[in-house]
Amino acid sequence: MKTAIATVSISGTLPEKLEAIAAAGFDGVEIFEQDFIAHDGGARDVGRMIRDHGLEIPLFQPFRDFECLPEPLRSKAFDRAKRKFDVMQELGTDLILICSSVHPRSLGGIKRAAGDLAELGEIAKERGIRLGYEALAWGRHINDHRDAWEIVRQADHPNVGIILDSFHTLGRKVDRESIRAIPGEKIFFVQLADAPAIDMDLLYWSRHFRNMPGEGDLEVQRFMQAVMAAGYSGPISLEIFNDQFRGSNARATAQDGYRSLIALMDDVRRAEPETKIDMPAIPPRVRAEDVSFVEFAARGSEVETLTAMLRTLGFRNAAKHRNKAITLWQQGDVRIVVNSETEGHAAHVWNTRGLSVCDIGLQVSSAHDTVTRANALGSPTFSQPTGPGELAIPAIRGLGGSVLHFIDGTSGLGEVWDVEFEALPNGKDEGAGITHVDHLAQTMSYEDMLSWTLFYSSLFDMRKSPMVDVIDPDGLVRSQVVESAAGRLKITLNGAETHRTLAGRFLASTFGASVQHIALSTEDIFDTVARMGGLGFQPLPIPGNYYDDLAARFDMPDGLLDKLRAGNILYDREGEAEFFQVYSRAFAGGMFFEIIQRGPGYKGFGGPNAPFRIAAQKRLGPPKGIPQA
Ligand SMILES: O=C(O)c1ccc(O)c(O)c1
Ligand SMILES: [Mg+2]
Repeated sequence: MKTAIATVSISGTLPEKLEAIAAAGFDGVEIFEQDFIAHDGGARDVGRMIRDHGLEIPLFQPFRDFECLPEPLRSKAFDRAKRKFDVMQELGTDLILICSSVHPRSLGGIKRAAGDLAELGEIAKERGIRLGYEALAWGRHINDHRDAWEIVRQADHPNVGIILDSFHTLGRKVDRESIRAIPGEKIFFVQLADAPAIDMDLLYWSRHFRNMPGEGDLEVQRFMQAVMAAGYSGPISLEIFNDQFRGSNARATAQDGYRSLIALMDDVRRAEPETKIDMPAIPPRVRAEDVSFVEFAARGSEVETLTAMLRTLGFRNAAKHRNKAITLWQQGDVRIVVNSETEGHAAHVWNTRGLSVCDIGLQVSSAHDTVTRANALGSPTFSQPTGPGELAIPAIRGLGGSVLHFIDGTSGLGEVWDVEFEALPNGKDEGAGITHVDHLAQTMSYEDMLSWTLFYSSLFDMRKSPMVDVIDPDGLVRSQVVESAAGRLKITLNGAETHRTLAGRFLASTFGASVQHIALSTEDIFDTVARMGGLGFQPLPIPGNYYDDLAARFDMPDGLLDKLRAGNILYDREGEAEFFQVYSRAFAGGMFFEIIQRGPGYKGFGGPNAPFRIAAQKRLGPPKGIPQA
């Protein structure tokens, strides 16, 4: 299977685009004509530059407004095509995309279009060039791949075929199953794009909002199943017009594209096993079961700040590393690792971000399969030297330099706490009743949200929730949940658009740290809050107005409101399912903890409370005790 991506999908100059596309692992690149024209260098040089990157050019595009013109426009269109054939020959590519005409003078008619394509096909044939005809969803006469196929069928020329583009078919809700009836060898090329479900003008939607397969809401997988079932064996290419991608990091966009394409084709192969897809076998999406540990990088007085906070939450210092400056803090199934090493990954993170989460350990069904799948999707293995008696725990580089470790129940990796750590006598005290990690909240720049969602949902068996808006007094934060289908791993992704929001301030003061808060579960929040109070825990103060409003919104049992108010506990309800949450005050660059009690059946995250929580956090001002960046 050959993979490709259109130059239009990536930001930068042509050389920058090619660099990023080659580095991400693609086999080829569709040359979008504008990118070629804007480049200062001839077609021969561009062709050479592309091949020097190890890339092929499976397609040159687009050629517009060709078919069904009256004379003298018709002859002019043929002349224009011949000039483009010259360029293609110098570039070293044999396939041109002709998109259906939007020309106001185009006469239309299947027969006329077929005649024009057959005639141009004959000219192209002499020069070893092939024509691929694509129905634009907004074409003047042709806007449906079934009509485009009828034209190609009637043109009946070996050098004329159809080009399918998932956006035009799915965006217009054309029956994708009709693709199965097209002979595979007449499909000359396939372009893929997803898009979020937004009701808007097709052209505007296509030119600004396309995204990578799996990032949007179109049924790209079903489309591709039909294409493969038709017997298609050519390149699979991404053609993503997206305003955000045009302005973001070229390498990151190309990597997302590659990840989405491999994950998609793996899904297609599983869903349609009788189709032939020539790509190496990879393990299926891995079951992510739980958070195994969260590791902080901390030094000097920060260690005291962090561990003092952990103590007030009921954690005990359960163990220390046998060879390294690393301690383990535990309560229930929650493990917090505090790493003060001056070398290695934690030290590197501390140098750039200060006190922050440097590593997440996930409990998965198979650590080996997770790394294998991640590698196939373009995430490299992470390793650092292990000392005597230390286990090499499988790990990968996530996004933005992050590191994820994987622990499973079968490979002996779960023993790491006994093997590498020495238990400390100080502790089997009772703690505060915290049982496990409910969720991790990652903060990121809004433009990185699609990348992170794709990262989790392509590697793990996780589903994404719709994106919701969270109101900060100084701006909007977008929030989306990725959640394991089986198991209890939940991650909330929060995208900040301005540095004035609480999330944005955290990003700025930590130079892009990721985990901003850790939500911990208890089965009895009132008991937990009482016990934490005894340990010196200071909750985030919630104003009286909030509780007055609760009384108006919900029918509350006697006495509950007073207990909530006394504990600074926030409340929510979905149907009959109740939800309670209490927040710590912020520490370091704006990190905090949250304690949650989920009543049976409550699926949310206390979203309605978020604006009041954020306002309360901002009222307290920046955290004390840690120097601010
Ligand atoms: O938006 C366009 O004009 C355009 C051009 C070429 C394509 O392949 C396409 O899908 C859209
Ligand atoms: Mg297209």
